[in-house]
Amino acid sequence: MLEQRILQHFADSADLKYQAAQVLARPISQAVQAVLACVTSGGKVLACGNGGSAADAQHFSAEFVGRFERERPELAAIALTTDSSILSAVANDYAWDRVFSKQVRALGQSGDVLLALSTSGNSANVIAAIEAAHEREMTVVALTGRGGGRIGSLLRETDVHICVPHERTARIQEVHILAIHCICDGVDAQLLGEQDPNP
Ligand SMILES: O=C(CO)[C@@H](O)[C@H](O)[C@H](O)[C@H](O)COP(=O)(O)O
Ligand SMILES: [Zn+2]
Repeated sequence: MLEQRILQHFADSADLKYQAAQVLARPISQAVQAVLACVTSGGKVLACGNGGSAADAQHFSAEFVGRFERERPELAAIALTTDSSILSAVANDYAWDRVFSKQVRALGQSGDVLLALSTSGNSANVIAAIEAAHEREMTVVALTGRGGGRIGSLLRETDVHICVPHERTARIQEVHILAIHCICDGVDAQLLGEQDPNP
């Protein structure tokens, strides 16, 4: 019974990944170009999301600042989910909705990228961060699901939308982390050449 449930999770996740590859290859490659143009011209990536997506934002930043699979120069990325003093002060003094947008206004500059993660596309603090990024003339790379929610209708033509075609949060998150690894690999391939790190 329990093993059957586990088998079903693996099967559903694998099916979605096969299906989503067709839809997402283009926006993921657009995300690679956007992020590469940003970091090679002195810009930085700010990343945000809630819960599992906060972990994804940090996972992405760790691979940019540290490394993904190959040695390369450090790339500028900051997760906006980690400074508990900023998060608690802004949530306490203003509202939880503003914990990311105030950091985007403080740190964001024209040419930077906001990596915005929300499986529903409806988290108010991520929406406010996107609005702040637009004010700062940043490009937004949004990772969403469930049709994109409110974030889908907020994005501009110059932004990138990686919208996982699924309704379930866990499945969407599993594709988000795959997309993040594809972005890291794509940036490395553009910077270092296409050699396979694990031949
Ligand atoms: O990881 C999970 C569920 O798999 C949760 O922590 C989940 O991320 C949280 O409920 C988030 O608050 C959901 O926000 P969002 O993806 O809709 O923006
Ligand atoms: Zn989760």
